[in-house]
Amino acid sequence: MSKVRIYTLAKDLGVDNNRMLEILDGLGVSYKSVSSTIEEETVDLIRQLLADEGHEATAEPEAAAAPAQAAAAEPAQAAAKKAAEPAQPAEPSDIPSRAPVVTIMGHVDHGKTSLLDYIRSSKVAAKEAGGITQHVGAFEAKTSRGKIVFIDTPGHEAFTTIRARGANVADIAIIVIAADDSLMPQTREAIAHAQAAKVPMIVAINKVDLPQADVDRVKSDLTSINLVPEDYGGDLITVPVSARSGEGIEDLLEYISLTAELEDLRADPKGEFGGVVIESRVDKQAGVLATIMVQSGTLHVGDFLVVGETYGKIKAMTDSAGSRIKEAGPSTPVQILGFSEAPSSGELVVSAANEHAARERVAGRAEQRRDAEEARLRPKLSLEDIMGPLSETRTVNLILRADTQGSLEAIQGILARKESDDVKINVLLAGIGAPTEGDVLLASTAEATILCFSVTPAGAVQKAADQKSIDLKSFRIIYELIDEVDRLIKGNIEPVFEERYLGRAEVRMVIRHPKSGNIAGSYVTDGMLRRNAKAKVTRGKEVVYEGTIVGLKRFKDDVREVQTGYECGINLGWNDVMEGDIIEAAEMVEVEQ
Ligand SMILES: Nc1nc2c(ncn2[C@@H]2O[C@H](COP(=O)(O)OP(=O)(O)OP(=O)(O)O)[C@@H](O)[C@H]2O)c(=O)[nH]1
Repeated sequence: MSKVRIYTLAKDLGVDNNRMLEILDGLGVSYKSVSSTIEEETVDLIRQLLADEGHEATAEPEAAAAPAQAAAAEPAQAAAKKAAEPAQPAEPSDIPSRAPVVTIMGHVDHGKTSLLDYIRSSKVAAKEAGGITQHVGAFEAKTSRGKIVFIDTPGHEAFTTIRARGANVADIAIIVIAADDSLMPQTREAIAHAQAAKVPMIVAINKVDLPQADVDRVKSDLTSINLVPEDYGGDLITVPVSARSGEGIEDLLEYISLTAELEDLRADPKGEFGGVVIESRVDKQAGVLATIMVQSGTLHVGDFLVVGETYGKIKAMTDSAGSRIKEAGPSTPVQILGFSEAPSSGELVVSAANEHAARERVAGRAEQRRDAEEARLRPKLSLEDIMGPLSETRTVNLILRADTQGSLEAIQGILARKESDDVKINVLLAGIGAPTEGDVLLASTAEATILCFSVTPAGAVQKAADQKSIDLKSFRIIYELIDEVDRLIKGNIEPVFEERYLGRAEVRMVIRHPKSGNIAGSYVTDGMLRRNAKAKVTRGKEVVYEGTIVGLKRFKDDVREVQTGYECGINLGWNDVMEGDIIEAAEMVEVEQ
Protein backbone atom coordinates (compact mmCIF):
# COMPACT_ATOMS: atom_id res chain seq x y z
CA MET A 1 0.00 0.00 0.00
CA SER A 2 1.42 3.40 -0.92
CA LYS A 3 2.17 6.13 1.58
CA VAL A 4 1.25 9.81 1.50
CA ARG A 5 3.10 12.79 2.99
CA ILE A 6 1.12 14.61 5.64
CA TYR A 7 1.54 18.05 4.14
CA THR A 8 0.59 16.78 0.68
CA LEU A 9 -2.59 15.31 2.10
CA ALA A 10 -3.33 18.52 4.00
CA LYS A 11 -2.91 20.47 0.79
CA ASP A 12 -5.11 18.04 -1.18
CA LEU A 13 -7.85 18.17 1.41
CA GLY A 14 -7.64 21.92 1.85
CA VAL A 15 -6.91 21.91 5.60
CA ASP A 16 -3.91 23.49 7.20
CA ASN A 17 -1.01 21.43 8.51
CA ASN A 18 -1.66 22.08 12.18
CA ARG A 19 -5.22 20.88 11.79
CA MET A 20 -4.02 17.75 10.02
CA LEU A 21 -1.61 17.02 12.87
CA GLU A 22 -4.45 17.48 15.37
CA ILE A 23 -6.51 14.91 13.50
CA LEU A 24 -3.59 12.48 13.45
CA ASP A 25 -3.04 12.99 17.18
CA GLY A 26 -6.69 12.20 17.71
CA LEU A 27 -6.29 9.00 15.72
CA GLY A 28 -3.20 8.08 17.71
CA VAL A 29 -1.08 8.01 14.56
CA SER A 30 2.58 8.72 15.26
CA TYR A 31 4.57 11.03 13.01
CA LYS A 32 7.74 13.09 13.21
CA SER A 33 6.68 16.15 11.30
CA VAL A 34 4.41 17.27 8.50
CA SER A 35 6.77 15.75 6.00
CA SER A 36 6.36 12.27 7.51
CA THR A 37 4.35 9.77 5.50
CA ILE A 38 1.21 8.00 6.59
CA GLU A 39 -0.53 4.82 5.42
CA GLU A 40 -3.25 5.05 2.82
CA GLU A 41 -5.61 3.39 5.28
CA THR A 42 -5.21 6.36 7.60
CA VAL A 43 -5.69 8.69 4.65
CA ASP A 44 -9.06 7.06 3.93
CA LEU A 45 -10.07 7.46 7.52
CA ILE A 46 -9.18 11.12 7.53
CA ARG A 47 -11.07 11.72 4.30
CA GLN A 48 -14.13 10.14 5.81
CA LEU A 49 -13.82 12.11 9.00
CA LEU A 50 -13.67 15.33 7.12
CA ALA A 51 -16.57 14.22 4.89
CA ASP A 52 -18.67 13.55 8.00
CA GLU A 53 -17.78 17.00 9.13
CA GLY A 54 -18.99 18.38 5.81
CA HIS A 55 -15.59 19.37 4.57
CA GLU A 56 -15.99 19.86 0.82
CA ALA A 57 -12.63 18.46 -0.36
CA THR A 58 -13.41 15.11 1.20
CA ALA A 59 -16.31 13.87 -0.89
CA GLU A 60 -14.32 11.14 -2.53
CA PRO A 61 -16.13 7.95 -3.35
CA GLU A 62 -13.47 5.55 -2.08
CA ALA A 63 -13.62 7.19 1.30
CA ALA A 64 -17.22 6.22 1.74
CA ALA A 65 -16.54 2.75 0.40
CA ALA A 66 -14.62 1.53 3.41
CA PRO A 67 -17.29 0.80 6.01
CA ALA A 68 -15.53 -2.23 7.51
CA GLN A 69 -12.38 -0.26 8.10
CA ALA A 70 -14.24 2.66 9.49
CA ALA A 71 -16.16 0.43 11.88
CA ALA A 72 -13.00 -1.29 13.05
CA ALA A 73 -11.48 2.04 13.84
CA GLU A 74 -14.55 3.28 15.68
CA PRO A 75 -12.95 4.44 18.97
CA ALA A 76 -10.00 6.04 17.22
CA GLN A 77 -12.40 7.70 14.85
CA ALA A 78 -14.40 9.11 17.70
CA ALA A 79 -11.22 10.48 19.20
CA ALA A 80 -10.20 11.95 15.90
CA LYS A 81 -13.58 13.53 15.51
CA LYS A 82 -13.08 15.18 18.83
CA ALA A 83 -9.73 16.46 17.69
CA ALA A 84 -11.20 17.57 14.40
CA GLU A 85 -13.90 19.55 16.12
CA PRO A 86 -12.27 22.58 17.61
CA ALA A 87 -12.54 22.09 21.39
CA GLN A 88 -13.69 25.63 21.97
CA PRO A 89 -14.59 27.47 18.83
CA ALA A 90 -10.93 28.14 18.02
CA GLU A 91 -11.08 31.85 17.54
CA PRO A 92 -9.25 32.39 14.27
CA SER A 93 -6.53 34.69 15.48
CA ASP A 94 -7.22 38.28 14.56
CA ILE A 95 -3.51 38.82 14.20
CA PRO A 96 -2.45 38.19 10.63
CA SER A 97 0.32 35.76 9.69
CA ARG A 98 3.68 37.18 8.79
CA ALA A 99 6.45 35.94 6.54
CA PRO A 100 9.23 33.84 8.08
CA VAL A 101 12.65 35.39 8.56
CA VAL A 102 15.36 32.91 7.67
CA THR A 103 19.05 32.91 8.39
CA ILE A 104 21.60 30.83 6.53
CA MET A 105 24.60 29.53 8.43
CA GLY A 106 27.31 27.01 7.80
CA HIS A 107 30.99 26.34 7.25
CA VAL A 108 33.14 28.59 5.07
CA ASP A 109 32.72 27.84 1.36
CA HIS A 110 29.87 25.39 1.85
CA GLY A 111 27.77 27.66 -0.32
CA LYS A 112 25.77 30.06 1.86
CA THR A 113 26.21 33.00 -0.46
CA SER A 114 25.68 30.91 -3.59
CA LEU A 115 22.45 29.58 -2.15
CA LEU A 116 21.18 33.04 -1.28
CA ASP A 117 22.40 34.19 -4.64
CA TYR A 118 20.47 31.53 -6.46
CA ILE A 119 17.35 32.28 -4.49
CA ARG A 120 17.69 35.96 -5.11
CA SER A 121 18.70 35.29 -8.73
CA SER A 122 21.47 37.83 -8.66
CA LYS A 123 25.22 37.53 -8.57
CA VAL A 124 26.22 38.55 -5.09
CA ALA A 125 28.92 35.88 -4.68
CA ALA A 126 30.68 36.90 -7.88
CA LYS A 127 30.84 40.54 -6.82
CA GLU A 128 32.37 39.94 -3.42
CA ALA A 129 36.03 40.42 -2.77
CA GLY A 130 37.74 37.06 -2.28
CA GLY A 131 34.42 35.26 -2.39
CA ILE A 132 33.81 35.99 1.30
CA THR A 133 30.46 37.49 2.15
CA GLN A 134 31.11 41.05 3.24
CA HIS A 135 27.92 42.39 4.68
CA VAL A 136 24.84 41.51 6.62
CA GLY A 137 21.79 42.42 4.66
CA ALA A 138 18.37 41.02 4.08
CA PHE A 139 16.13 40.39 1.12
CA GLU A 140 12.66 39.17 0.40
CA ALA A 141 12.01 36.18 -1.83
CA LYS A 142 8.62 35.63 -3.38
CA THR A 143 7.81 31.94 -3.57
CA SER A 144 4.74 30.03 -4.66
CA ARG A 145 3.87 29.70 -0.97
CA GLY A 146 4.35 33.35 -0.11
CA LYS A 147 7.12 35.66 0.97
CA ILE A 148 10.27 34.45 2.74
CA VAL A 149 12.72 36.95 4.16
CA PHE A 150 16.37 35.93 4.08
CA ILE A 151 19.06 37.45 6.23
CA ASP A 152 22.36 37.40 4.42
CA THR A 153 24.54 36.40 7.35
CA PRO A 154 28.24 35.72 6.94
CA GLY A 155 28.25 32.96 9.57
CA HIS A 156 26.73 32.46 12.93
CA GLU A 157 28.59 35.28 14.70
CA ALA A 158 26.27 37.91 13.24
CA PHE A 159 23.26 35.83 14.22
CA THR A 160 24.48 35.57 17.78
CA THR A 161 25.59 39.20 17.95
CA ILE A 162 21.97 40.09 17.31
CA ARG A 163 20.85 37.60 19.96
CA ALA A 164 23.44 38.86 22.42
CA ARG A 165 21.61 42.20 22.43
CA GLY A 166 18.41 40.45 23.39
CA ALA A 167 16.79 40.32 19.96
CA ASN A 168 15.73 37.26 18.06
CA VAL A 169 15.39 38.09 14.45
CA ALA A 170 15.45 34.74 12.66
CA ASP A 171 12.53 32.33 12.83
CA ILE A 172 14.24 29.48 10.99
CA ALA A 173 17.90 28.59 10.51
CA ILE A 174 19.14 26.90 7.35
CA ILE A 175 22.35 25.02 8.02
CA VAL A 176 24.25 24.59 4.77
CA ILE A 177 26.51 21.54 4.58
CA ALA A 178 28.51 20.79 1.44
CA ALA A 179 27.86 17.22 0.35
CA ASP A 180 31.53 16.73 -0.55
CA ASP A 181 32.82 17.95 2.80
CA SER A 182 30.17 16.97 5.38
CA LEU A 183 30.26 18.33 8.93
CA MET A 184 33.03 20.82 9.58
CA PRO A 185 33.89 22.81 12.74
CA GLN A 186 31.80 25.80 11.77
CA THR A 187 28.88 23.56 10.86
CA ARG A 188 28.86 22.29 14.43
CA GLU A 189 29.15 25.84 15.70
CA ALA A 190 26.27 27.01 13.52
CA ILE A 191 24.13 24.13 14.81
CA ALA A 192 25.04 24.99 18.41
CA HIS A 193 24.06 28.62 17.83
CA ALA A 194 20.71 27.67 16.29
CA GLN A 195 20.02 25.20 19.09
CA ALA A 196 20.91 27.73 21.77
CA ALA A 197 18.48 30.18 20.16
CA LYS A 198 15.84 27.41 19.98
CA VAL A 199 15.29 28.26 16.34
CA PRO A 200 14.01 25.42 14.15
CA MET A 201 16.67 24.11 11.77
CA ILE A 202 16.55 22.83 8.23
CA VAL A 203 19.69 21.29 6.79
CA ALA A 204 20.45 22.08 3.14
CA ILE A 205 22.92 19.49 1.84
CA ASN A 206 24.54 21.54 -0.89
CA LYS A 207 26.70 20.81 -3.94
CA VAL A 208 24.87 17.60 -4.80
CA ASP A 209 25.84 18.23 -8.43
CA LEU A 210 29.45 17.28 -7.64
CA PRO A 211 30.47 13.70 -8.48
CA GLN A 212 32.07 13.31 -5.06
CA ALA A 213 28.88 14.45 -3.28
CA ASP A 214 27.88 11.97 -0.58
CA VAL A 215 24.49 12.89 0.88
CA ASP A 216 24.29 9.73 2.98
CA ARG A 217 27.58 10.49 4.67
CA VAL A 218 26.28 13.91 5.68
CA LYS A 219 23.13 12.33 7.07
CA SER A 220 24.99 9.71 9.06
CA ASP A 221 27.43 12.32 10.36
CA LEU A 222 24.44 14.37 11.51
CA THR A 223 23.07 11.30 13.26
CA SER A 224 26.34 10.95 15.16
CA ILE A 225 25.70 14.36 16.75
CA ASN A 226 22.14 13.41 17.64
CA LEU A 227 20.50 15.19 14.74
CA VAL A 228 18.62 12.41 13.06
CA PRO A 229 17.27 13.06 9.55
CA GLU A 230 13.68 12.12 8.86
CA ASP A 231 14.54 9.25 6.55
CA TYR A 232 16.71 7.84 9.33
CA GLY A 233 13.72 7.91 11.67
CA GLY A 234 14.35 11.31 13.26
CA ASP A 235 12.72 14.68 12.80
CA LEU A 236 15.46 16.72 11.16
CA ILE A 237 14.48 17.99 7.74
CA THR A 238 17.36 17.60 5.29
CA VAL A 239 17.08 18.79 1.70
CA PRO A 240 19.65 17.91 -0.96
CA VAL A 241 20.28 21.01 -3.07
CA SER A 242 22.66 22.47 -5.57
CA ALA A 243 23.20 26.19 -5.54
CA ARG A 244 24.84 25.73 -8.92
CA SER A 245 22.10 23.89 -10.83
CA GLY A 246 19.18 24.96 -8.64
CA GLU A 247 18.23 21.35 -7.93
CA GLY A 248 16.22 20.96 -4.72
CA ILE A 249 15.88 24.69 -4.07
CA GLU A 250 12.12 24.65 -4.65
CA ASP A 251 11.90 21.83 -2.08
CA LEU A 252 13.97 23.87 0.35
CA LEU A 253 11.63 26.85 -0.02
CA GLU A 254 8.66 24.54 0.41
CA TYR A 255 10.11 23.15 3.66
CA ILE A 256 10.78 26.67 4.92
CA SER A 257 7.15 27.59 4.31
CA LEU A 258 5.94 24.40 5.97
CA THR A 259 8.10 24.99 9.01
CA ALA A 260 6.90 28.59 9.16
CA GLU A 261 3.30 27.45 8.96
CA LEU A 262 3.82 25.15 11.92
CA GLU A 263 5.50 27.92 13.86
CA ASP A 264 2.34 29.97 13.30
CA LEU A 265 4.18 33.26 12.95
CA ARG A 266 1.98 36.28 13.44
CA ALA A 267 2.38 40.02 13.91
CA ASP A 268 -0.05 42.87 13.98
CA PRO A 269 0.61 45.54 11.35
CA LYS A 270 -1.75 47.83 13.29
CA GLY A 271 0.05 47.22 16.58
CA GLU A 272 2.91 49.09 18.15
CA PHE A 273 6.01 49.24 16.01
CA GLY A 274 8.99 47.11 17.04
CA GLY A 275 12.06 46.27 15.02
CA VAL A 276 15.68 45.20 15.13
CA VAL A 277 18.73 46.71 13.51
CA ILE A 278 20.24 44.19 11.08
CA GLU A 279 23.17 46.33 10.00
CA SER A 280 24.11 49.95 9.53
CA ARG A 281 26.77 51.88 7.74
CA VAL A 282 27.74 55.44 7.00
CA ASP A 283 27.47 56.40 3.37
CA LYS A 284 29.68 59.34 2.42
CA GLN A 285 26.90 61.05 0.55
CA ALA A 286 23.68 59.83 2.07
CA GLY A 287 24.76 59.62 5.72
CA VAL A 288 23.78 56.88 8.14
CA LEU A 289 21.94 54.00 6.47
CA ALA A 290 20.41 51.43 8.78
CA THR A 291 18.76 48.17 7.75
CA ILE A 292 15.92 47.45 10.11
CA MET A 293 13.69 44.41 10.25
CA VAL A 294 10.13 45.42 11.06
CA GLN A 295 8.92 42.85 13.59
CA SER A 296 5.55 44.32 14.53
CA GLY A 297 3.46 47.31 13.63
CA THR A 298 4.07 49.46 10.59
CA LEU A 299 6.85 51.91 9.89
CA HIS A 300 6.13 55.13 7.99
CA VAL A 301 8.33 57.77 6.47
CA GLY A 302 8.34 60.65 8.98
CA ASP A 303 8.13 58.37 12.06
CA PHE A 304 10.40 59.08 15.01
CA LEU A 305 12.52 56.12 16.03
CA VAL A 306 14.45 55.49 19.20
CA VAL A 307 17.46 53.17 19.26
CA GLY A 308 19.55 52.86 22.39
CA GLU A 309 20.14 56.39 23.54
CA THR A 310 19.66 58.11 20.20
CA TYR A 311 16.66 58.93 18.07
CA GLY A 312 16.04 59.87 14.50
CA LYS A 313 13.25 60.75 12.09
CA ILE A 314 12.81 58.62 9.00
CA LYS A 315 13.65 60.87 6.06
CA ALA A 316 13.55 58.16 3.45
CA MET A 317 12.91 54.43 3.38
CA THR A 318 13.77 51.81 0.75
CA ASP A 319 12.89 48.16 0.56
CA SER A 320 15.48 45.43 0.10
CA ALA A 321 15.22 45.77 -3.68
CA GLY A 322 16.21 49.41 -3.39
CA SER A 323 12.80 50.89 -4.23
CA ARG A 324 11.55 53.89 -2.28
CA ILE A 325 8.62 53.00 -0.05
CA LYS A 326 6.42 54.99 2.29
CA GLU A 327 5.49 52.29 4.76
CA ALA A 328 6.56 48.79 5.77
CA GLY A 329 4.74 46.12 7.78
CA PRO A 330 5.93 43.08 9.78
CA SER A 331 8.74 40.88 8.42
CA THR A 332 9.92 43.59 6.05
CA PRO A 333 13.58 44.55 5.92
CA VAL A 334 13.95 48.24 5.15
CA GLN A 335 16.86 50.56 4.82
CA ILE A 336 16.22 53.88 6.46
CA LEU A 337 17.86 57.25 6.37
CA GLY A 338 17.43 59.47 9.38
CA PHE A 339 19.76 58.48 12.22
CA SER A 340 22.65 60.74 13.05
CA GLU A 341 24.72 57.90 14.54
CA ALA A 342 25.01 54.37 13.18
CA PRO A 343 23.10 51.97 15.47
CA SER A 344 24.63 48.55 16.15
CA SER A 345 23.18 45.36 14.75
CA GLY A 346 20.84 43.66 17.17
CA GLU A 347 19.68 46.90 18.78
CA LEU A 348 15.95 47.10 19.31
CA VAL A 349 14.11 49.93 17.62
CA VAL A 350 10.87 51.48 18.87
CA SER A 351 8.86 54.42 17.63
CA ALA A 352 7.81 57.57 19.40
CA ALA A 353 4.75 59.70 18.73
CA ASN A 354 6.77 62.88 18.12
CA GLU A 355 10.16 64.44 18.66
CA HIS A 356 9.37 65.44 22.23
CA ALA A 357 8.37 61.87 23.13
CA ALA A 358 11.48 60.52 21.42
CA ARG A 359 13.70 62.89 23.42
CA GLU A 360 12.00 61.94 26.66
CA ARG A 361 12.44 58.28 25.91
CA VAL A 362 16.13 58.77 25.23
CA ALA A 363 16.52 60.76 28.45
CA GLY A 364 14.68 58.03 30.38
CA ARG A 365 17.01 55.41 28.99
CA ALA A 366 20.11 57.40 29.85
CA GLU A 367 18.82 57.74 33.40
CA GLN A 368 18.07 54.02 33.61
CA ARG A 369 21.57 53.22 32.43
CA ARG A 370 23.12 55.51 35.05
CA ASP A 371 20.98 53.92 37.76
CA ALA A 372 22.01 50.48 36.60
CA GLU A 373 25.67 51.50 36.61
CA GLU A 374 25.34 52.82 40.14
CA ALA A 375 23.51 49.69 41.25
CA ARG A 376 26.36 47.61 39.90
CA LEU A 377 28.74 49.47 42.15
CA ARG A 378 26.78 48.58 45.28
CA PRO A 379 25.98 44.92 44.91
CA LYS A 380 22.91 43.62 46.67
CA LEU A 381 22.42 39.99 47.57
CA SER A 382 19.26 38.41 46.28
CA LEU A 383 17.66 35.27 47.68
CA GLU A 384 19.06 33.44 44.68
CA ASP A 385 22.57 34.65 45.50
CA ILE A 386 22.25 33.14 48.95
CA MET A 387 20.27 30.00 48.22
CA GLY A 388 21.33 29.34 44.63
CA PRO A 389 18.91 29.31 41.71
CA LEU A 390 15.45 28.41 42.87
CA SER A 391 14.18 26.14 40.10
CA GLU A 392 14.13 22.37 40.53
CA THR A 393 16.49 20.99 37.91
CA ARG A 394 19.34 23.22 37.00
CA THR A 395 21.50 23.15 33.92
CA VAL A 396 25.23 23.68 33.65
CA ASN A 397 25.80 25.05 30.15
CA LEU A 398 29.23 24.28 28.74
CA ILE A 399 31.22 24.95 25.62
CA LEU A 400 34.05 22.47 25.29
CA ARG A 401 37.16 22.98 23.24
CA ALA A 402 39.90 20.39 22.92
CA ASP A 403 42.86 19.50 20.74
CA THR A 404 41.45 16.25 19.36
CA GLN A 405 38.16 14.49 18.82
CA GLY A 406 39.43 11.74 21.13
CA SER A 407 39.88 14.08 24.11
CA LEU A 408 36.50 15.67 23.45
CA GLU A 409 34.84 12.28 23.49
CA ALA A 410 36.68 11.27 26.66
CA ILE A 411 35.57 14.48 28.42
CA GLN A 412 31.98 14.13 27.25
CA GLY A 413 31.93 10.50 28.35
CA ILE A 414 32.91 11.47 31.90
CA LEU A 415 30.51 14.41 31.96
CA ALA A 416 27.58 12.23 30.90
CA ARG A 417 28.04 10.18 34.07
CA LYS A 418 27.87 13.28 36.24
CA GLU A 419 24.31 14.21 35.38
CA SER A 420 21.72 13.75 38.07
CA ASP A 421 18.06 14.58 38.68
CA ASP A 422 19.16 17.92 40.09
CA VAL A 423 21.72 18.94 37.53
CA LYS A 424 21.75 18.58 33.79
CA ILE A 425 24.98 19.14 31.86
CA ASN A 426 24.24 20.77 28.56
CA VAL A 427 27.19 20.81 26.17
CA LEU A 428 26.22 23.53 23.70
CA LEU A 429 29.26 22.99 21.57
CA ALA A 430 32.13 20.52 21.60
CA GLY A 431 34.69 21.73 19.12
CA ILE A 432 38.22 20.95 18.11
CA GLY A 433 40.69 23.82 18.28
CA ALA A 434 41.01 27.02 20.29
CA PRO A 435 37.85 28.85 21.36
CA THR A 436 36.65 31.64 19.10
CA GLU A 437 34.99 34.99 19.70
CA GLY A 438 31.83 33.27 18.40
CA ASP A 439 32.07 30.87 21.34
CA VAL A 440 32.26 33.82 23.71
CA LEU A 441 29.14 35.30 22.14
CA LEU A 442 27.36 31.98 22.41
CA ALA A 443 28.46 31.65 26.03
CA SER A 444 27.18 35.13 26.81
CA THR A 445 23.73 34.49 25.36
CA ALA A 446 23.43 30.99 26.80
CA GLU A 447 25.13 31.74 30.15
CA ALA A 448 27.70 29.05 29.51
CA THR A 449 31.22 28.38 30.77
CA ILE A 450 33.94 27.71 28.23
CA LEU A 451 36.33 24.92 29.20
CA CYS A 452 39.39 24.21 27.08
CA PHE A 453 41.59 21.15 27.14
CA SER A 454 45.07 21.37 25.61
CA VAL A 455 44.15 24.43 23.57
CA THR A 456 44.79 28.03 24.51
CA PRO A 457 42.56 30.96 23.63
CA ALA A 458 43.99 33.77 21.54
CA GLY A 459 44.51 37.02 23.45
CA ALA A 460 41.57 38.73 21.75
CA VAL A 461 39.25 35.85 22.65
CA GLN A 462 40.34 35.85 26.31
CA LYS A 463 39.85 39.62 26.36
CA ALA A 464 36.37 39.31 24.86
CA ALA A 465 35.53 36.72 27.52
CA ASP A 466 36.82 38.96 30.31
CA GLN A 467 34.85 41.91 28.99
CA LYS A 468 31.66 39.88 28.95
CA SER A 469 32.46 38.24 32.32
CA ILE A 470 32.45 34.79 30.73
CA ASP A 471 34.39 32.07 32.53
CA LEU A 472 36.93 30.77 30.04
CA LYS A 473 39.36 28.29 31.57
CA SER A 474 42.10 26.17 30.07
CA PHE A 475 43.38 22.86 31.42
CA ARG A 476 46.22 20.51 30.55
CA ILE A 477 44.91 17.58 32.59
CA ILE A 478 41.45 16.18 31.87
CA TYR A 479 40.72 15.54 35.54
CA GLU A 480 41.40 19.15 36.43
CA LEU A 481 38.81 20.12 33.85
CA ILE A 482 36.40 17.60 35.36
CA ASP A 483 37.09 19.01 38.85
CA GLU A 484 36.07 22.39 37.49
CA VAL A 485 32.82 20.87 36.21
CA ASP A 486 32.29 19.37 39.67
CA ARG A 487 32.66 22.83 41.15
CA LEU A 488 30.15 24.18 38.65
CA ILE A 489 27.75 21.36 39.46
CA LYS A 490 28.17 21.96 43.17
CA GLY A 491 27.58 25.64 42.72
CA ASN A 492 24.40 24.70 40.94
CA ILE A 493 22.96 22.25 43.39
CA GLU A 494 20.24 23.72 45.53
CA PRO A 495 21.58 23.51 49.07
CA VAL A 496 19.71 21.19 51.41
CA PHE A 497 19.21 22.50 54.92
CA GLU A 498 18.51 20.41 57.97
CA GLU A 499 17.29 21.45 61.38
CA ARG A 500 19.90 20.69 64.04
CA TYR A 501 19.03 20.64 67.78
CA LEU A 502 21.09 23.11 69.82
CA GLY A 503 19.83 23.01 73.39
CA ARG A 504 17.04 23.56 75.86
CA ALA A 505 16.15 26.03 78.63
CA GLU A 506 13.50 26.16 81.33
CA VAL A 507 11.65 29.41 81.92
CA ARG A 508 12.01 30.25 85.62
CA MET A 509 10.42 33.72 85.65
CA VAL A 510 8.90 36.20 83.19
CA ILE A 511 10.46 39.66 83.22
CA ARG A 512 8.35 42.49 81.87
CA HIS A 513 10.42 44.91 79.89
CA PRO A 514 8.91 48.28 78.88
CA LYS A 515 10.45 48.23 75.41
CA SER A 516 11.22 44.62 74.52
CA GLY A 517 8.03 43.08 75.93
CA ASN A 518 8.10 39.92 78.01
CA ILE A 519 11.52 38.32 78.49
CA ALA A 520 11.84 34.71 79.61
CA GLY A 521 14.29 34.53 82.53
CA SER A 522 15.57 31.00 81.91
CA TYR A 523 18.09 28.38 82.90
CA VAL A 524 19.85 26.37 80.18
CA THR A 525 19.43 22.69 81.06
CA ASP A 526 21.00 21.09 77.97
CA GLY A 527 23.30 22.07 75.10
CA MET A 528 23.29 25.78 74.40
CA LEU A 529 21.10 28.56 73.15
CA ARG A 530 22.11 30.93 70.39
CA ARG A 531 20.79 34.29 69.28
CA ASN A 532 18.79 34.07 66.00
CA ALA A 533 18.27 30.31 66.47
CA LYS A 534 14.84 28.83 65.89
CA ALA A 535 12.83 28.44 69.08
CA LYS A 536 10.04 26.04 69.98
CA VAL A 537 8.14 26.62 73.21
CA THR A 538 6.33 23.68 74.87
CA ARG A 539 3.98 23.91 77.78
CA GLY A 540 3.35 20.44 79.19
CA LYS A 541 3.04 18.35 76.08
CA GLU A 542 1.77 21.09 73.86
CA VAL A 543 3.84 23.21 71.50
CA VAL A 544 2.54 26.73 72.19
CA TYR A 545 4.88 28.81 70.06
CA GLU A 546 7.44 28.56 67.29
CA GLY A 547 9.65 31.48 66.39
CA THR A 548 13.13 32.85 66.75
CA ILE A 549 15.35 33.85 69.65
CA VAL A 550 15.48 37.54 68.78
CA GLY A 551 17.52 38.56 71.83
CA LEU A 552 19.71 36.83 74.38
CA LYS A 553 21.14 38.47 77.53
CA ARG A 554 23.37 37.52 80.44
CA PHE A 555 22.57 40.05 83.14
CA LYS A 556 22.55 43.33 81.23
CA ASP A 557 24.81 42.24 78.37
CA ASP A 558 23.71 41.06 74.96
CA VAL A 559 25.37 37.73 74.20
CA ARG A 560 25.56 35.46 71.16
CA GLU A 561 25.16 32.21 73.05
CA VAL A 562 24.61 30.73 76.50
CA GLN A 563 25.82 27.28 77.59
CA THR A 564 24.28 24.64 79.88
CA GLY A 565 24.19 25.55 83.55
CA TYR A 566 23.81 29.29 83.01
CA GLU A 567 20.92 31.65 83.47
CA CYS A 568 19.88 34.05 80.75
CA GLY A 569 17.14 36.31 79.48
CA ILE A 570 15.51 35.13 76.28
CA ASN A 571 13.53 37.49 74.09
CA LEU A 572 11.27 35.59 71.71
CA GLY A 573 9.39 38.66 70.54
CA TRP A 574 6.34 36.87 72.00
CA ASN A 575 4.56 38.13 75.07
CA ASP A 576 2.68 34.99 76.15
CA VAL A 577 5.67 33.10 77.50
CA MET A 578 5.03 31.64 81.00
CA GLU A 579 7.02 30.30 83.88
CA GLY A 580 7.55 26.54 83.45
CA ASP A 581 7.66 26.70 79.62
CA ILE A 582 10.47 24.79 77.91
CA ILE A 583 12.33 26.63 75.15
CA GLU A 584 14.09 24.40 72.67
CA ALA A 585 16.58 25.95 70.26
CA ALA A 586 17.59 24.62 66.85
CA GLU A 587 19.35 26.01 63.81
CA MET A 588 19.30 25.29 60.09
CA VAL A 589 22.55 23.87 58.75
CA GLU A 590 23.48 23.06 55.18
CA VAL A 591 23.93 19.36 54.59
CA GLU A 592 26.82 18.12 52.43
CA GLN A 593 25.34 16.27 49.44
N1 LIG B 1 29.60 22.59 -7.62
C1 LIG B 1 29.04 23.44 -6.77
N2 LIG B 1 29.75 24.46 -6.28
C2 LIG B 1 29.14 25.29 -5.41
C3 LIG B 1 27.79 25.12 -5.03
N3 LIG B 1 27.48 26.08 -4.14
C4 LIG B 1 28.58 26.84 -3.99
N4 LIG B 1 29.57 26.37 -4.75
C5 LIG B 1 30.93 26.91 -4.86
O1 LIG B 1 31.54 26.83 -3.58
C6 LIG B 1 32.36 27.97 -3.33
C7 LIG B 1 31.94 28.68 -2.07
O2 LIG B 1 30.63 29.17 -2.20
P1 LIG B 1 30.08 30.43 -1.39
O3 LIG B 1 28.67 30.59 -1.74
O4 LIG B 1 30.99 31.59 -1.54
O5 LIG B 1 30.23 29.85 0.07
P2 LIG B 1 29.92 30.59 1.45
O6 LIG B 1 29.50 29.49 2.38
O7 LIG B 1 28.99 31.72 1.27
O8 LIG B 1 31.34 31.06 1.83
P3 LIG B 1 31.79 32.29 2.80
O9 LIG B 1 30.98 33.47 2.42
O10 LIG B 1 33.22 32.41 2.46
O11 LIG B 1 31.55 31.81 4.20
C8 LIG B 1 32.22 28.86 -4.58
O12 LIG B 1 33.30 28.59 -5.44
C9 LIG B 1 30.93 28.38 -5.22
O13 LIG B 1 30.90 28.56 -6.59
C10 LIG B 1 27.07 24.01 -5.60
O14 LIG B 1 25.89 23.75 -5.32
N5 LIG B 1 27.75 23.22 -6.46
